[in-house]
Amino acid sequence: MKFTRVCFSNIGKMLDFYSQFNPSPLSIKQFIDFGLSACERKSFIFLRKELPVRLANIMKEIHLLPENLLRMPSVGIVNNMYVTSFQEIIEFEKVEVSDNTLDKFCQALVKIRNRHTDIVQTMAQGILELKDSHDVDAQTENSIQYFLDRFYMSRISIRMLINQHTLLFGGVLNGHNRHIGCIDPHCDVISVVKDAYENARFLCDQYYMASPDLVVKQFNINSGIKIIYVPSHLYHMLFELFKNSMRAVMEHCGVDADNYPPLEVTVIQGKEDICVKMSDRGGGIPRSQMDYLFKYMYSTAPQPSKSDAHTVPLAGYGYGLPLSRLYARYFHGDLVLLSCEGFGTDAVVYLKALSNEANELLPIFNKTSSKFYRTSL
Ligand SMILES: O=C(O)CCCOc1c(F)cc(-c2c(C(=O)NCc3ccc(C(=O)O)cc3)noc2-c2cc(Cl)c(O)cc2O)cc1F
Repeated sequence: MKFTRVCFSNIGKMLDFYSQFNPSPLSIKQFIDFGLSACERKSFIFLRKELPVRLANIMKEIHLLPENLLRMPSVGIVNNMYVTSFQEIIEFEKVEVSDNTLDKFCQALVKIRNRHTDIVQTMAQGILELKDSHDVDAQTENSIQYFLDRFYMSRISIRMLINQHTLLFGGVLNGHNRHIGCIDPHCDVISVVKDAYENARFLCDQYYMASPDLVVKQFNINSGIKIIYVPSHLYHMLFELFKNSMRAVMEHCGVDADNYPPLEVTVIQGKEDICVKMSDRGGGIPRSQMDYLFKYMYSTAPQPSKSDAHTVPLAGYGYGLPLSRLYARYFHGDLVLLSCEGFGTDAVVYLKALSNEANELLPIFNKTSSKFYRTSL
């Protein structure tokens, strides 16, 4: 038992040490510039400090969560995963840089990424365990909402750093030779829109035996609107929004309607922003219900079991929209909904047009964030 105590107090000291540093946000331009020069040693030197800093910052917040939530089995599993991953990374803190070290580091990153694959579901399970065992008052719900936005944003940022390093140096081909890691320097926005639409339409056809058409328009530029961005992030947001719009239109118009009002997507090239506006005639949702769409507590539905996944394919774990907004905000964009009850809903994804302005938005553990938990306990 003595060994465990010593080991635990050592982790506590290391957490205190690394959490005193603020995470260092990188811009898409910095990711690209670094990726073009592609020096594995420099990346290793940066990540063996930055990853523990980002892990420690969010782990300190996990420990500030309401006791009731912290005690939930699934939250304990999440915390242990972070402790294990933190320990594995700080092993590289002082090792001398050799080819062998670099290989071992890449392997460690892949192991950590795999360990954390299902964290969103595991955390959602923890929320369900809390809802099933305790009454959750408004203050606790607020601190959970605040925490999960920061926790999932932190996770997006850590996976971005790991993916860039393993794709650039891990010997794994990313399947797109012109991409820099997971970033496409010439991401064609309308191609991603059409990709997301076709895949959402496939699910819609499966369940409703029909689906609304798509009308795409673009403004302010005749050639294709391009952005330096992470296509998988843009796809994730658009796929979610298409699923929601299709569900609203099919439910509003009824499955036996002759035809369905098409979804209209407008892509606009601005000086500062690139906007993707998705408009549907799905009957809209009352203002009073809008906030619930982004609430983790209200959208934590029991996970669709694999067997009946084909029954309600457009419904996910309920986290689709809050997570999509985090992806938009991650590089200083946003995702905004404007619904008119009785008519339909517009969803706008704002993206930074300039890569040097597309900076990571990272949660920072400090007195302000800690105070939030204490006052809202
Ligand atoms: O992750 C998941 O499982 C998907 C979780 C999400 O599931 C939803 C979903 F796809 C679509 C809607 C919905 C409705 C609706 O449903 N209107 C009918 C009603 C009328 C009254 C009231 C009320 O009075 O409470 C509620 C709904 N109207 O517009 C939207 C709508 C919502 C979003 Cl985010 C969007 O991007 C596009 C849309 O057209 C609501 C969802 F919630």
